[in-house]
Amino acid sequence: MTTQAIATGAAIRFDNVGVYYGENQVIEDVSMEVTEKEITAIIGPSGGGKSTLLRCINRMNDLIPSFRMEGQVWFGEYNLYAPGSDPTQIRYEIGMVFQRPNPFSKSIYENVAFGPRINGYTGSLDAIVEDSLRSAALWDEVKDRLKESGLALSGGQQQRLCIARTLAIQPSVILMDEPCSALDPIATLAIEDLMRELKQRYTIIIVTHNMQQAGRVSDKTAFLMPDENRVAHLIEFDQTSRMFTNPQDERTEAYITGRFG
Ligand SMILES: Nc1ncnc2c1ncn2[C@@H]1O[C@H](COP(=O)(O)OP(=O)(O)OP(=O)(O)O)[C@@H](O)[C@H]1O
Repeated sequence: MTTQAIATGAAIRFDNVGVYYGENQVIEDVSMEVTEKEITAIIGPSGGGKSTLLRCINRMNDLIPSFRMEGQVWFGEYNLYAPGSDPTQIRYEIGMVFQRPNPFSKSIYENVAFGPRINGYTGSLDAIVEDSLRSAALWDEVKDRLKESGLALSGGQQQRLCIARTLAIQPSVILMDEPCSALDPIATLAIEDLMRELKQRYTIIIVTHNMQQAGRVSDKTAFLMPDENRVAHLIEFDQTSRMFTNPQDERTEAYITGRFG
């Protein structure tokens, strides 16, 4: 796979995706299309397959031996599961931010420079570090302390550092798995502001337990729900404004009005 081949379109498309862990099917027949430069939220009850679906996109589930996927996931014109496609390369194109901020035990500068450095980036590291920190709305807070440990920052700052680290590898898609669940409300709002800013340049897919958050930041929402056999289905996928005001499925309505989950 060449970067060029996959750079032709950043939108993600799921075609009839099913997921198994060993004998257990956990997701059945998900088809949906994520639009470029929008924020797409994945919501649903606990155990409903949200993280699993997200991790299908950057092939993180491949690290789990019992994982098996049927169907296809497309990144633009590129089939992410085509024989010979390289998960490492995919993760440069499709970055990920995790639930708990997880900076390396290195300086703020080195946290951001790490990815470009190991990726053989030939431009100016200083410039990409500054640019990534600015894009993550952290530069002004850390520009005078770049040599300090990333672990010395507050939780919200650490999460923005992790976002800067992701931006430094120059992805076009950013996956966020509950990025605010370890943060206080003010740090959460700062990340949400940042997401709105970033969507001008990146396609963002966020898993969130927090429906208010999905309502505040996302353009479209996917609602996943497990059936009585604990197999998750895509119940509804729509513009967030429409889903939250006029859901088409009664299970969506029950969930967003807090009647279960
Ligand atoms: N590594 C794994 N091995 C086996 N089963 C797994 C594994 N990871 C997740 N599962 C199962 O897959 C199903 C979906 O889990 P997943 O974590 O994707 O749901 P989720 O909606 O993200 O949940 P939560 O909101 O609680 O984080 C669950 O039944 C879970 O037990």
